[in-house]
Amino acid sequence: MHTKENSCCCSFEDCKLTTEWLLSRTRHRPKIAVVCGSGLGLLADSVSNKQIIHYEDIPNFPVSTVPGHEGCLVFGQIKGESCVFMQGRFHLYEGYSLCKVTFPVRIFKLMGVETIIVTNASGGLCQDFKVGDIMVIKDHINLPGFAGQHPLCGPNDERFGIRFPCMSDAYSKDLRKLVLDITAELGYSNFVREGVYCMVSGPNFETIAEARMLHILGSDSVGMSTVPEVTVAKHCGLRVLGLSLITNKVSLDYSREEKVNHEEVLHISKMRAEMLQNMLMTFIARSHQVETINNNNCIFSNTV
Ligand SMILES: O=P(O)(O)O[C@@H]1C[C@H](O)[C@@H](CO)O1
Ligand code: HPA
Repeated sequence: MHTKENSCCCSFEDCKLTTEWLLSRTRHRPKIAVVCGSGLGLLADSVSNKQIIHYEDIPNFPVSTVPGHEGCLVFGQIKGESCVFMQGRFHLYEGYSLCKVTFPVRIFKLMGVETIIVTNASGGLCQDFKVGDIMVIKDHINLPGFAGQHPLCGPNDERFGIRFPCMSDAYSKDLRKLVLDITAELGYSNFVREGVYCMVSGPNFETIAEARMLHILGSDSVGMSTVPEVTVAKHCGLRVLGLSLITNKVSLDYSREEKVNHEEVLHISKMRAEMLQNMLMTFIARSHQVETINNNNCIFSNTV
C-alpha cells in the first residue's frame, strides 16, 4: 500500500523503500537531476530513451496539484549523460510539509545523483531585470526558514548529513561559472543575470509593501519554491545549480496597474523554455568538466 497522506515520510527507511522501488523499475542510473519549475516541464522534451514514472505510482511520493506541474519523473539521457527530470515539484502552499516537498531530493541522492539543477519561475525585484530574463541563482534568502518552516527542523539523521550544515556555498561556484560561460557561447548573455532568490510561502503574490521589503533585504527575485530543495540537497552533499526564469516584474510602485497571475507565469515560462533547454542541454553535456567534490557531510552515498 502506498501512503499518500501528508504524514512525515522522510525517515531513512522510507527513503530507502522508495529508492529501491525506483531502482527495481528503471535501468537508468542518473547522475544529474533536474527539477522543473512552473510551466517548465518542456525541459524534459530533449531526453532520449525516455522512461516516465508517474508520481501517483511511486510509494511515499506526493502528487502534483498545481497547473503547470505534470507529476512525473522522466528518466533518460541527454547527450549520453544519464539524468532524471522532475516534471512537477511540490510546494509548501499545497499543504505539504517541507519534508514531503524535499523528499525527492533525498531519493535522487540515494539513487546516485551527484548534481541537481533546480529551476523555477519567479518575479523580478531587481529593477534592471526584464520579463524573460534568466537568473543564475548565486544565493538565497530562506524567509519561511526564519519563521521555523525549515526542511531540516526535527531530529537529524547523520546518514543524510550533519546537524548544522553550512549554506554560504549552497550554489556551486564552479557550476555557476560553467553555465555563465555556456550562455556567453550561446549568445544569451544579454538576458542572463546572476542574483539572489528569496522564497516566500505563497500562495498569494506579494503586496507592494512586502515587495519593497524583500527588495531592501537584497532579493533580486521572489518565488515560492527552490530554497527547501536546495537546502536539503546541500545537506546531503549534492552539487547545486539554480536557474530562475523571471516571468513578471514585481511592482514596487503603487501607481503601476499591472497585476500578476499564474496564467501569465505559465505563458512566459513556456515561451522561454526553449532557451533554458538549450542552456541545460549544453550544461549537462559538459557538467563532468567540473570536478565532483564530495562537499558533503553525508555518510551514506549509494548505500542502497
Ligand atoms: O514551482 P515554481 O517556483 O516555478 O512556481 C512558481 C511559484 C508558484 O508556484 C507559481 C506562481 O505562479 O509559480
Ligand atoms: N512572486 C512569487 N512567486 C512567483 C512570482 C512572484 O511575483 N512569479 C512567479 N512566481
